[in-house]
Amino acid sequence: MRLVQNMCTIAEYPQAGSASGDGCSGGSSARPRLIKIAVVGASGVGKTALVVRFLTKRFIGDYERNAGNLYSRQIQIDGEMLAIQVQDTPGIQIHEHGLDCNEQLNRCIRWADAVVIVFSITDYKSYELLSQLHQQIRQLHPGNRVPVVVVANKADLLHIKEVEPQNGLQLANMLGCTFYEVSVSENYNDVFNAFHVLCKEVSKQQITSTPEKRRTSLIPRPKSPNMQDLKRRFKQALSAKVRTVTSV
Ligand SMILES: Nc1nc2c(ncn2[C@@H]2O[C@H](COP(=O)(O)OP(=O)(O)OP(=O)(O)O)[C@@H](O)[C@H]2O)c(=O)[nH]1
Repeated sequence: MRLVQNMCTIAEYPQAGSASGDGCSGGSSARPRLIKIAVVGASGVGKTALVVRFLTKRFIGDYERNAGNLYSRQIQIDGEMLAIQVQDTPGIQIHEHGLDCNEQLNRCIRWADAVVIVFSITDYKSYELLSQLHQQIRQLHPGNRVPVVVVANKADLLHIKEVEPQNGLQLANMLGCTFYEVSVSENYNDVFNAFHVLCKEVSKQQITSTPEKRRTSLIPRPKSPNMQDLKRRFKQALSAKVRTVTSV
């Protein structure tokens, strides 16, 4: 794991393909493709724990309230090394009038290629935020279906659950999102799978929308010249010239 920058400097982080190095390109001269993921959700649902678990495999119980850190890691997916950036975002405050999405959060969502929405099964209010957050993501990415994964965290705390995992699954399905129920504290594999699936989806989207692919799909291939037609036109041109010469 490497802490890259805090949120206000996202734009300064070198993009894949840029000349300057970030020191984590795994020894290969070609820069790996970059995938940017934002992790959003209510306060205390385990966003930081989730991100740190994914990046380090470790569960660390206590964090300061998060101001929004950007982390990076490289992972191999289908044989290709990818540079993953994960933006941990400050917990969303829930107000009576609804969602309070500040500009910082909106900037993170706009920046991202994919989003993880986290809620806790021990906190009904965090579950209620799901639809609003999903709507916000769609609004900030008009015309572009950024992949979204819904993560129901704290599955180890079933005795104090306020949300049935089944409800989370149903809602995620309705919104067209992949759903994972995880316990960040107890299970690394589920956490890894959630990020892995998301990275795969983004990767697929990026590959199918590379400039080369777009160009080849937009510009029709030139037809090979029709030799018969060329000969005919050449003959026509010649005979016209002969006619002109003989008439002089
Ligand atoms: N039992 C249990 N506790 C968890 C789990 N994941 C996180 N926690 C705890 O939940 C608390 C909040 O975790 P954070 O990762 O700080 O939550 P956050 O969403 O980043 O919170 P904000 O920074 O306020 O937005 C911490 O005490 C974690 O130890 C889990 O899977 N099970």
